[in-house]
Amino acid sequence: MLVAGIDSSTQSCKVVVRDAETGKLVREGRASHPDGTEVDPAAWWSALQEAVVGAGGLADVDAVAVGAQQHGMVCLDADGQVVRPALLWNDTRSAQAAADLIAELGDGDEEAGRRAWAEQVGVVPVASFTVTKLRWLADHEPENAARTAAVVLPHDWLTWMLAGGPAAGLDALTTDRGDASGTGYWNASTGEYVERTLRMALRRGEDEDLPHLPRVLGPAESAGRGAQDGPAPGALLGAGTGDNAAAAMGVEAVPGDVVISLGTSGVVSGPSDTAPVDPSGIVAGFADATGRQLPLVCTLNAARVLTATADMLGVDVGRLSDLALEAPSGAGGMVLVPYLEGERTPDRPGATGAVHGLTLSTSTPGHLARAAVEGLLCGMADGMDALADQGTRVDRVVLVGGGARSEAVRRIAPVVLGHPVVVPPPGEYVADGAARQAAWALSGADEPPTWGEGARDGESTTYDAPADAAPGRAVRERYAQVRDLTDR
Ligand SMILES: Nc1ncnc2c1ncn2[C@@H]1O[C@H](COP(=O)(O)OP(=O)(O)O)[C@@H](O)[C@H]1O
Ligand SMILES: O=C(CO)[C@@H](O)[C@H](O)COP(=O)(O)O
Repeated sequence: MLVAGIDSSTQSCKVVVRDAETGKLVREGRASHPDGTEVDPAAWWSALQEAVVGAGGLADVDAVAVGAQQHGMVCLDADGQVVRPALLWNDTRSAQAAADLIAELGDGDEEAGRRAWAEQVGVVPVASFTVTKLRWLADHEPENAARTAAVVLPHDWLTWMLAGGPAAGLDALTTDRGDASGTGYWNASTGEYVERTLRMALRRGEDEDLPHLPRVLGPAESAGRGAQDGPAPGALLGAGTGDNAAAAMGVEAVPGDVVISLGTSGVVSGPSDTAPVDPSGIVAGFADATGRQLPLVCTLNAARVLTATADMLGVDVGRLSDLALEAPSGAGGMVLVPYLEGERTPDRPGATGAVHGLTLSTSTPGHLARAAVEGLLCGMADGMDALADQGTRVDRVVLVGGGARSEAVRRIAPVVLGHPVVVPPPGEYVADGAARQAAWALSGADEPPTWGEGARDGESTTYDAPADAAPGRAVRERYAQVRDLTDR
């Protein structure tokens, strides 16, 4: 039997078809997404269909699941039509809405508000979360807010489109624990929607209607069958999930593994049996796709820090990597603070990037390349510390995402992170995780299938932490000296 996994991520859509039992890759396809932080979901749907064609179609596939970028606000009207383009996780226009929602839940006391959000929904609002985008909609586009009959996330919408979309009706909309936990109106500890925060976001009184929310499926539950005239005719639809929960599923992470994903976003997450409550908002209390918790730290700036630096230097990312590895550890005191798109962790939506420590001797392409890689990794190391402070065990780091293809990132990561780093062979781990989830739904078993290293095209490489931790500590200390000198 065959299963397919789909990763509808920020920059592209990837499809893998795998053997349900062994996990062996059979075929794959991909297509690009448009740039921008506001995207018409129709573009995801057409990219999905193009990627499916590239993967040789899904007519012979028994089950499919979709992993996708988290938090994006997809509003549907009563007929199931999209009300306006989706606001993505990296759209910062709702930063003020986030601050307002914190103050309102705390009755004007910011600290009390932060604690209340962390306790009630596991996250403290930042512009990324769906709840803040809904507040922005209510304030800036009240007609669109009034027309919104259902609110869903990218993976929910794509799963529903596979099931027939508007023809299936709004009641057929589903989501899963992983993605629901990133909305700001669902609690990963209780497994329940929190009407109060949704009502607050939309400024609706107790007697006013709220939009329909998708049914939250359990990890191995099915969302139905693919529509006969759609790209996955008759296939069992797995619950699907957010891309980070899917990545954890794809690398078969267990407690003790911390997954660092360097895609458009930089993410540090680790499966755990306890849900964090972090009023600072640094660690988000998300759920995973297996029934556990997935405490997570996410930045807005990751792989694009490398591509932007390569562009500045007029080289490709391969040459950037060589340059970084030729330069000295610590880049002679040069630090690149990577807040190129504003930042979410720390919460500085208006920040810009900065280069500190520019001297005659550091004014070389190599120093800048090294500073870019180290700055990116220092942000991840800060995230890992925050995760550990919230009780997540860190035995080893598993590095995935497009940025993990950089040799410089792979070799410098254990120095800065102070832990051994396992890099699985290059692959599409979000799509793989979705495929594994589809195989689980198909099997009806209590646990997901174990595919293991044998299913991968190549072996993992372990990059050991250096015996001498001092150089890594020095890089982080220097970064900490200048990290807060940026605008906000
Ligand atoms: N060898 C490489 N070195 C550095 N960055 C890379 C490399 N290969 C791909 N990337 C970058 O990785 C990003 C895509 O990674 P991916 O994990 O697919 O992102 P997303 O899931 O956000 O769409 C792109 O910004 C791309 O430029
Ligand atoms: O907002 C988050 C997680 O909270 C991001 O991780 C998005 O889920 C987008 O992921 P990528 O496209 O960068 O993989």
